[in-house]
Amino acid sequence: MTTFQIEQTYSNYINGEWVKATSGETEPSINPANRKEVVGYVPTSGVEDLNRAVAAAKEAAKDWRRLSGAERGNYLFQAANVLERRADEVAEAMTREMGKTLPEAKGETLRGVAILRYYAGEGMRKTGDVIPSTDSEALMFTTRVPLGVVGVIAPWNFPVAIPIWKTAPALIYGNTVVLKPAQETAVTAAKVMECFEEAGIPAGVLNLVCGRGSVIGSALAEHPDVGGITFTGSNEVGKRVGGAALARGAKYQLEMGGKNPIIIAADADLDLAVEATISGGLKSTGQKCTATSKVIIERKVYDAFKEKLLSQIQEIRLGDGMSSGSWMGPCASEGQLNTVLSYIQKGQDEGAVLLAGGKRGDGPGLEEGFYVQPTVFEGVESHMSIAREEIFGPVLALIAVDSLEEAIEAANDSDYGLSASIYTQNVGAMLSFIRDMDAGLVRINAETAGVELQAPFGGMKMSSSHSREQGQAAIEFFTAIKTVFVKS
Ligand SMILES: NC(=O)c1ccc[n+]([C@@H]2O[C@H](COP(=O)([O-])OP(=O)(O)OC[C@H]3O[C@@H](n4cnc5c(N)ncnc54)[C@H](O)[C@@H]3O)[C@@H](O)[C@H]2O)c1
Ligand SMILES: O=CCCC(=O)C(=O)O
Repeated sequence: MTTFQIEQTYSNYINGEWVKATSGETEPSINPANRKEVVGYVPTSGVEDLNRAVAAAKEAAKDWRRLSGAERGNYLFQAANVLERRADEVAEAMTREMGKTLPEAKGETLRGVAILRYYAGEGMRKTGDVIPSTDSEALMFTTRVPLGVVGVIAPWNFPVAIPIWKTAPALIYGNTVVLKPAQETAVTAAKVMECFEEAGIPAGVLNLVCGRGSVIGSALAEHPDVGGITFTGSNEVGKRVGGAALARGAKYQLEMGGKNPIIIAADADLDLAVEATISGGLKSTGQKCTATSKVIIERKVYDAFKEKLLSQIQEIRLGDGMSSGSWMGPCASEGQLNTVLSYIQKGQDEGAVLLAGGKRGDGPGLEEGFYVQPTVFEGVESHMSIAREEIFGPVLALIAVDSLEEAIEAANDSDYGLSASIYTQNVGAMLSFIRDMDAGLVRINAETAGVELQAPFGGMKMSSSHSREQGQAAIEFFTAIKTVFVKS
């Protein structure tokens, strides 16, 4: 039985205390499945609130960095235990705030628990190497030092996993953190912060400031006392964040958009390929950076694949993510719904052929939500907007090709390079795909979505600033290497 209460008012978490925005202003976080429901009221903070959080983090950094990795890790283990205990409540907040189904939200929350435990363990692992000096009487080794205060700017689509996969490594490697969540999922962020508070994280080590990205996010990116900025979000915003950090010589990490292809080879298991296309492209209402959007099919199996795909898509049930009968929830906001509908219109205007969906979701129980039908186009040309631009919604573009070489060429015909899949039984085709596909995550006989916390994750081309998150790759961003030479 969940204890989640709607319409509560939430605060910022600064220096170990829950405090309202200086202005006292709040704004409602709306349930995308029912626009009449206010999930909670969240602070609309100002720069003065952000500055207070950075000052608290800077002060706390002095002692936090002096703890051992194991000591810092104990706080993360505790936070994981609290989050696990409160997983149902946090998952419900997520579903109500951004619409993904409750099972997906619960899975993501438990993924956050696993990430916390992974990085808690990192506190006991080596962080440097002994390197032989040419001076036989000297000792030379490397060590790593934290960046100081790290700014975390997170999107709304994975409101638990992404803030945690940034915050946990930042903390374990000795940094303190100011988290700026997406305003659309600020209630969920506050619930996660409550778990850290209950775990006893020292005051100032981890801070939460809620507000508009153009105010709080930009101030965080520009703040002279913030040593590193880790951003996940759109390319438009990422460029601004990276530019602001670069201008003041701060370290920055940007993970951004995707336009992810799946290739269906002539020898693919079509039932599995259809399942992966639907799951990868439409789960979370297509609102994953790794979501499938281009479906590239060898012509020999095009008609058979298309028939299976359309038949399965007809079975998809739209509905409130809190309802066990719903397979696909609403778009996360009215703005997101309008963006998706505008791309669907653009696809038709540019000559693509609409095979399924294409309209706002309607019917009993959908009236007050931001629903869109799962949508499939065919006859999609590489110059079309729906083939080139990130839609971030449940829209699939079918493209027919005559060979594997043509398929990989079509898959690479993109400014993005985040995730890509191929369905084939042919080892040679697999190896060619692994070698020639320009994407940070390439998956064989698996959907394009599905990031594992222990492996490096990040994009190529315009999808990333080319560092990697997660796994042991995270240490490269959240620390600086010092080479030490010692002579008696
Ligand atoms: N590559 C990845 O790992 C990954 C993961 C999830 C989402 N994404 C991308 O994120 C996008 C969807 O998320 P979104 O709509 O929250 O993105 P967004 O860029 O609109 O917002 C991301 C974050 O930036 C903040 N922000 C907004 N304007 C800002 C500014 N001027 N300065 C600083 N911060 C600002 C927002 O408040 C939010 O917290 C999609 O493009 C998706 O592909 C990428
Ligand atoms: O939205 C980007 C993150 C994708 C992800 O975590 C997944 O595919 O599992």
